[in-house]
Amino acid sequence: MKDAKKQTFDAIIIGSGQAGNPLAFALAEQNLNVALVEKGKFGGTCVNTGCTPTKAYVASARRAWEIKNASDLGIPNPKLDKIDLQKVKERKDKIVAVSHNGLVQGIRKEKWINTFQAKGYFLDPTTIQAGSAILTAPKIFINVGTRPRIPDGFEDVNYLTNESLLELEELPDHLVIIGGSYIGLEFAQIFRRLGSKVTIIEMSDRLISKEDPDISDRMRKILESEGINVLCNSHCLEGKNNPNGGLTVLMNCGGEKKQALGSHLLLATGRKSNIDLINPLAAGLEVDEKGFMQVNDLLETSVKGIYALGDCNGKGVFTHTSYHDFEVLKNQLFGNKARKVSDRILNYALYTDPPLGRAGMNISQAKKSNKKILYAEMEMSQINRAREKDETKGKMEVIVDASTEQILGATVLGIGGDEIIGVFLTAMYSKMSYKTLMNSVQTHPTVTELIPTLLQQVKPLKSES
Ligand SMILES: Cc1cc2nc3c(=O)[nH]c(=O)nc-3n(C[C@H](O)[C@H](O)[C@H](O)COP(=O)(O)OP(=O)(O)OC[C@H]3O[C@@H](n4cnc5c(N)ncnc54)[C@H](O)[C@@H]3O)c2cc1C
Ligand SMILES: NC(=O)c1ccc[n+]([C@@H]2O[C@H](COP(=O)([O-])OP(=O)(O)OC[C@H]3O[C@@H](n4cnc5c(N)ncnc54)[C@H](O)[C@@H]3O)[C@@H](O)[C@H]2O)c1
Repeated sequence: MKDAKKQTFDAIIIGSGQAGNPLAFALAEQNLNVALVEKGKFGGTCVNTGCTPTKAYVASARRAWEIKNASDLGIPNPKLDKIDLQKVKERKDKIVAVSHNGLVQGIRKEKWINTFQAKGYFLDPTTIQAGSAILTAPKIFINVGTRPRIPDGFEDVNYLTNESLLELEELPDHLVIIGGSYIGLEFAQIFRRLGSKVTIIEMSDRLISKEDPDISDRMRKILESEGINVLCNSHCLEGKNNPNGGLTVLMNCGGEKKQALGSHLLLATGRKSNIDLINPLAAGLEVDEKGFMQVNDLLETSVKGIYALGDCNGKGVFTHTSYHDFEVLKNQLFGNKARKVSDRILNYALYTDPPLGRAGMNISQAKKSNKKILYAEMEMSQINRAREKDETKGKMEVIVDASTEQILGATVLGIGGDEIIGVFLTAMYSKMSYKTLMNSVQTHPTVTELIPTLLQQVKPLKSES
């Protein structure tokens, strides 16, 4: 490439993800000339193929479920026609378009942001090739995210990922999902509620194996109660396209060879970092053994002037963690430099119905810690508001440090769990004594009003020997 094409900027951002976009605007606000390089759709995974479209589908699936189960609340069942996935998709596409188009318009209006629709990769520590353009800047920010991980043995099968599944216009007759974790479970319940037969295949001995075993068991029962077929201890080895349509998945189930048949196959087998796409070696960047960019608490890579934000740095796997990376960096670049990645407390929700809200430690982690732990749990079936809504599955639990009286973790698997977890999270961020929350008066009738009662019941938790 000739040097004549080299364009100089104050900063280059590779990837229009959940950190890269707000960072582009923050840099532009300082009158810094920014190159924003995106190979796919502006807005990244969350907006186009992740949080936004899946939560739109969760809402449609929930509405179908409410109609089907209306008689439980004394309402005669209205007729529910076979669901037209095309209509559900159209609604989802409109919601995604609002966010995507809003972002694109915002970027277009900003004179300091220059977009390059191309794959960006390093030529050297200050130079990026983006299509035919060569860009150079003293500061480069990497926000390239992740992509679906395709296990060996499935490369030549007609598989779906989170991206292609969201483009289907007809409901699968039988959706087989490999991977019983966050992506797998959300899609399993969505498609079951919309009318597909669904089978989840998971190689661990339980679903969502990062959670406590009790939460995994409860989640399995919730999904099975809706007619989802769950196979654990089943390592999927290979897939085959069937000559007459559909697919066969070959599994090793504890030494025994088994197979599962389906009309469609979703691979929800984890995510792979996109760092390999940016030619990190040309910049001398250090990548860890899983392919994630190594950064310190301030998001600096091993090369001065190059930073990595969001999922690709291996420090977070959520939209809110990616956005927090942006906030840390903004504070480091233009603020009082007080913020760092390790400030954040782990929190997330799994948007099954009922949802799972999580903050901080779970019981397994608390048992392994050297802390003196207080613990309490409460069944959702004991909570009036849950009974009134006839949605009593799940439980609430809290973990407290007996010495500092601070809340170390909480789990709310149950109605409203994705929102209620925020009460615990706020208490954790404010480092308040759990007794302050215990003595608070919450609104009746809510699930939240039982948090003080839950906290009154904390008792010492026996740690594992
Ligand atoms: C199905 C699904 C559901 C999810 N649901 C939730 C949820 O409910 N809540 C939640 O918090 N998180 C959820 N997530 C995770 C969330 O989407 C990500 O954590 C979030 O998008 C943060 O990603 P990011 O900022 O690191 O980059 P991303 O949003 O992944 O964006 C990275 C961008 O970089 C671009 N890119 C990659 N390589 C290059 C290159 N070489 N050159 C130019 N551009 C490049 C990509 O095209 C992409 O647009 C979900 C994920 C999936 C897959
Ligand atoms: N609500 C949310 O916040 C949300 C929702 C969806 C996804 N996400 C994000 O996306 C990320 C990826 O989610 P995910 O569920 O794809 O990945 P994951 O890594 O959490 O789970 C992948 C699962 O697939 C299983 N698996 C892998 N290979 C297998 C095989 N050959 N046979 C059988 N099972 C196999 C693994 O045991 C594991 O349980 C999450 O870490 C999360 O951050 C978040």
